[in-house]
Amino acid sequence: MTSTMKKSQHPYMQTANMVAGGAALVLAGLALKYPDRPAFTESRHDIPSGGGYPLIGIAPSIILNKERMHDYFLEGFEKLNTMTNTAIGIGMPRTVATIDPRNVEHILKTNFENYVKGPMLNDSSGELLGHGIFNANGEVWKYQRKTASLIFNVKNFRDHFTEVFVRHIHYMNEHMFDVAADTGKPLDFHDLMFKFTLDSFVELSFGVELHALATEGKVPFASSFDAAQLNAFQRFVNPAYKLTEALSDWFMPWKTSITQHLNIMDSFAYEVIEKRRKELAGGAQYGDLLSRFMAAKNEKGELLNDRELRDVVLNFVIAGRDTTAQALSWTFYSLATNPDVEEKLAAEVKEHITSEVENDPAALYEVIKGMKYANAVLQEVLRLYPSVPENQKYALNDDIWPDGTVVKKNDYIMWSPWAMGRTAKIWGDDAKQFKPERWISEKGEVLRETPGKWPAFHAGPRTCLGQNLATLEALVAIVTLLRRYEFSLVPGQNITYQVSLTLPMKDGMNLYVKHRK
Ligand code: HEM
Repeated sequence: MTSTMKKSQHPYMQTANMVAGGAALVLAGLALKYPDRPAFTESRHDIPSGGGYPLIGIAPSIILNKERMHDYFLEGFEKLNTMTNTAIGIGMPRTVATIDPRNVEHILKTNFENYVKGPMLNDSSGELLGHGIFNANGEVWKYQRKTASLIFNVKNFRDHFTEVFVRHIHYMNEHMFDVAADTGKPLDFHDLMFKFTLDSFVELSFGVELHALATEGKVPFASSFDAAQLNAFQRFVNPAYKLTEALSDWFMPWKTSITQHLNIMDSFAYEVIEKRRKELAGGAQYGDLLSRFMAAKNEKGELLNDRELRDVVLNFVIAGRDTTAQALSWTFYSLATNPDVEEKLAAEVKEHITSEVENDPAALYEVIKGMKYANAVLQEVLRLYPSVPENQKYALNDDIWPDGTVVKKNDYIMWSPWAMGRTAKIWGDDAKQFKPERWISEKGEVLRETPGKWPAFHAGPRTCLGQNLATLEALVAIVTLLRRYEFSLVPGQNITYQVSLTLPMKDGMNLYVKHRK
């Protein structure tokens, strides 16, 4: 070979170099044109933005902050000193986010028709939620809302639900709390609350005795449920989820795949439905949630098939189990870290809850409604620890929000109950402090806030159907447990949230229990 031949490149290499050079030039050009956002996306300089990287937008920040997402959103508003901002990342849609109560009320109530559950929710959680109420829009949503609302009446609350809650609490007292108090061994309160709300909810909604409280460790159905929900949230922040999930299945075949988790949950739901069909065929009569849906007609005027009933069962378990269990866990965390509040609440409990009241569900139901400090404590917990910490909808048409922000058709819009509860702009300089007193008026009445300012239970036509049920369940648990026990945190724990669709504690919460004197 001559030296000239050695130096000159193979023709293919020359072409490859030219292509690479051209691509680099195009990329550099695109990066100049799109310095803070993905290529070919619109600039929205009319709305404050924390910026982003050329061609990838905010994707890296989202990935870096995915374990502390709620605080990351709060910091975004605080850094920009604004209540509305916007961001976009590669593989993620344009999102306009707000914590302005006027905007939130506008989205959820005033212009409700314009904001729907969008394709992104369906993509990330369609397998889990199916066409259930959380995922549905229009007529599919309407018939489910109407059917479910039939069970939330005063008679059910007073005569049935309260009794179910008290019975399960008494079971926990006898088998868990008394044992922990007598032996001095700590217990995982968070795990216990999930079992309490699960057992109570499946009993009062589907007539099933699951015995989660009597089961050592986690019930398989519940583990799969947690995994599927976590996965659904992770899909929100991981545009490449199809690839990463496939790789995980491929390289870690020993790990339970999301399909396996879904199968476990489906089996649970189908068993519940089959059991009920058999009971009904044998002449049994029920007036609970499941029987209402079995007698209902869907949006096409037909009775629901098993797949639709499966969606009902799973959506309602999410609604009825997690949110309330989390609210209870954060309540006992807040009490353990604010002894003065606990003392005040315990005094109110002592004044109102006698053994006679506790053992008479109708009386307990009435007494709890009048316990002002207990109600204020729960509202304060949900201000700082909203069970649905972030929420999102999809704009069907252009709109202008009360603060002047222009929202465009196909934009995703987001509001953050977590950030709203912690911003001084809404709650004043002590926003981050736990102070139930802020909910008590000068006349000693419990203050109610507009749902735009305190959207813990959503607002407008899609307001939480279970608000009264959840409030009752949480207060029954709080007052009956505080009446008997004193709780304290096992030292050395880092109690924090796990980023998910709701607000679970990342590593649970171990508490010591003492009999209250
Ligand atoms: C502390 C406890 C609870 C909190 C903080 C809470 C909060 C919420 C929130 C924020 C939403 C709106 C979610 C969305 O964007 O779709 C919602 C919806 C809903 N909640 Fe609750 N919830 C709680 C407990 C319950 C319970 C115990 C039930 C029992 C049935 C329930 C039933 C529902 C239903 C059916 C919806 C969907 C309403 C609709 O889309 O029309 N929730 N809840």
